Amino acid sequence: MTLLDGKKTSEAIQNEIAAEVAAIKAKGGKIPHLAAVLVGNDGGSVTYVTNKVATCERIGFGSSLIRYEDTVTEEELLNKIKELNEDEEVDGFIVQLPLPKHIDTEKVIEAIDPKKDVDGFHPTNVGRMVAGLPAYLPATPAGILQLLQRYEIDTKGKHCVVVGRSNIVGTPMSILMAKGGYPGNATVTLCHRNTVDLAYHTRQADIIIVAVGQPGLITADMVKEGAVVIDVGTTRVPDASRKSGFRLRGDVDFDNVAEKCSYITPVPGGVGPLTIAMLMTNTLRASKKEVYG
Ligand SMILES: NC(=O)C1=CN([C@@H]2O[C@H](COP(=O)(O)OP(=O)(O)OC[C@H]3O[C@@H](n4cnc5c(N)ncnc54)[C@H](OP(=O)(O)O)[C@@H]3O)[C@@H](O)[C@H]2O)C=CC1
Ligand SMILES: Nc1nc(=O)c2c([nH]1)NC[C@@H]1CN(c3ccc(C(=O)N[C@@H](CCC(=O)O)C(=O)O)cc3)C=[N+]21
Repeated sequence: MTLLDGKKTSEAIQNEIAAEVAAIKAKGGKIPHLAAVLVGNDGGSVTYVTNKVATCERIGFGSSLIRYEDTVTEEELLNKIKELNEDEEVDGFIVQLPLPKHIDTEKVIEAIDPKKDVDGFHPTNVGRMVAGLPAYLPATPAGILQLLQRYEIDTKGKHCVVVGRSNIVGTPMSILMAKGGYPGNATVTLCHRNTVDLAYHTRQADIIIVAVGQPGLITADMVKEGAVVIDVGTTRVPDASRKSGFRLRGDVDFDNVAEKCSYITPVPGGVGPLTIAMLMTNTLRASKKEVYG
């Protein structure tokens, strides 16, 4: 079994970007700038956004963090988005999800200028991705493609079972794996809550990608010998032995599944760091106007 080291792969990508930023700086060009909007104080969201901003600093990007209490109105948020759309200093921005219930998430996403939508969540970017046009790819699926590519994992003709169909991970992942080219050209099955006999499907899989948020959902008996297992799940579970009071758990019963498979991502240190790296890649592409000219 080979561990897919997300931390190392993410660092390699960040180093490549940092070198490009240094070259841009040397030529007196504009430094890429990412803005992040964070609503509320949820521990996970705060950690992820803080990681994103810290990564910007490390690789030489400009960054700004805009924080709101979870009592912020939809109108205030939409006004901020309009401002960020028009701010020439900002190349790309994200609105961290989930948002409080009184805010219409779809409306917020649609308010983002697709040119600055470095999360790749706007319907314009989703549509362009599906159509095979240049687009910002959502960071988590794009990061998984990077992992497969950098570890030279064969995907052509393989059966890929994606578990979970969210707009930000499962659905785009299934589309990208079914596309032509590499990594891609897989035969894809997309499973969700209504799937009858999940284990039947996962047992047929050469590649399993799980994004559900249920610790330990995928057990060893559900995995074929030699399969590639990608675990997107990051759930905080209570752990009194840690200073933080919790630890992160994936959707895969790691210890038992690891013995059976050919490749596996750990949690933490697997897909998560790649998500950050690909957000930086998208921001660099935005500053170079690669997608929309
Ligand atoms: N590492 C990273 O970079 C990232 C990690 N995550 C993590 O990934 C996990 C999933 O998040 P996200 O993609 O936003 O998904 P959501 O929480 O939005 O949705 C979960 C999906 O899982 C499906 N599901 C729930 N229970 C089952 C089950 N028993 N069997 C099969 N399918 C099931 C749901 O089906 P249905 O549609 O039928 O309700 C839904 O499609 C979370 O732990 C999240 O923290 C998310 C994004 C990035
Ligand atoms: N607009 C928006 N864009 C997102 O990309 C987005 C989002 N909203 N909402 C929530 C999910 C989740 N997500 C993660 C990012 C990094 C890690 C990550 O770096 N994880 C580390 C551990 C971090 C820790 O210590 O908690 C790891 O797995 O090694 C995890 C999860 C992005 N998401």
